[in-house]
Amino acid sequence: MRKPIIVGNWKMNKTMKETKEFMEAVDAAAASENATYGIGAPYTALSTAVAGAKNLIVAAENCHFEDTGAFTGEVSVPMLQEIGVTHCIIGHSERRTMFGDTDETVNKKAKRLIEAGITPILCIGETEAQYDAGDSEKVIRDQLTGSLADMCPKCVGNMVIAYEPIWAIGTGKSASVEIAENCCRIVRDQVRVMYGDDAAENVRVQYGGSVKPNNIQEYMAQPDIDGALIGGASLKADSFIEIIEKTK
Ligand SMILES: O=C(CO)COP(=O)(O)O
Repeated sequence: MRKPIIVGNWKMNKTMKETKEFMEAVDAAAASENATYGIGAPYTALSTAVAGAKNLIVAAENCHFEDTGAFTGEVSVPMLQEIGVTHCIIGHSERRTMFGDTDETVNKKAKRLIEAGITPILCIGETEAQYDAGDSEKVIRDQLTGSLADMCPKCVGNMVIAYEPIWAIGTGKSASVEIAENCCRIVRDQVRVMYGDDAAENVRVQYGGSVKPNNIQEYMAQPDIDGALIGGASLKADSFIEIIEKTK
């Protein structure tokens, strides 16, 4: 049985002060045997988030795959390990489109994180043009083929994969439950094709894109959706608490 995992992705939001306030308001509500709740925070807020998290898990939003070196502005996996984060979002579409992340670099990041015992939350998803052209399935399978190349089946089974159609991110235009379920099922099937039944049954697949308190339950009721990656609705304590209470 896969344990659901619901994670807020704060993106470039929240100072340390705001992070402390959020943790004080939300962490107690996240105590649950049945599901895992967490937040992805900017690098500067991670220590504060970890300090305030008794129940929430804390994710970084990116990492570099090299441990040290001349990579101005980057943060390595050992640096994240030292802070105590347990998860790290990689390959978010905003990083792929604005900061040059590719399936190849995302694959290197995933491998380095797993080696360090940090769970990758790998994001994939098609653009609106690809969706309109009927290419969603091909894009999903191709991104996974590259991003999950040459890994061990057990490692992939322990990962989280977030299917986030780009046309649904921050638009308020969430994917229908049918589309979200179908694409998350394709994600699981591609894991099966690449790494077999155990990996496919264990990997947790999230849907992301305009998830809100009023639609979270219908997504979570789908057999292949094991969680959500939530942007806007994770920023306010009361809306994130509402999401937690509706999925406990
Ligand atoms: O990008 C997202 C999560 O990673 C989704 O963002 P929204 O929930 O704001 O659409």
